[in-house]
Amino acid sequence: MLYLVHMIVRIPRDLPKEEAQKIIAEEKAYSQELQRAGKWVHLWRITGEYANYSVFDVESNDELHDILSKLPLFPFMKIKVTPLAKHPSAI
Ligand SMILES: O=C(O)C[C@H]1C=CC(=O)O1
Repeated sequence: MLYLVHMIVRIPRDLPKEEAQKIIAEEKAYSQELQRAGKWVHLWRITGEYANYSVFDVESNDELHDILSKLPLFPFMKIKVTPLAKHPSAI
């Protein structure tokens, strides 16, 4: 099942720089593990924003929720999930 996910990152200014850098590195590693597993199939930066559009290919809403809630940056992100369905004109 495919999902379009919009992530807006909002790291608090008062979070110590070293801690923020550690979380960002953990997030990168986790995201690349999911990309290699074929679950995080698109990851694009939104130009001019600390945000992304992603596409996930997973088995269920529950699996996606589990993946997203385990993101190290999850506490510092605003996330919107849009389920995707086949378009009748798609070739
Ligand atoms: O930078 C972001 O868009 C947030 C998050 C998504 C992947 C990653 O490495 O960080």
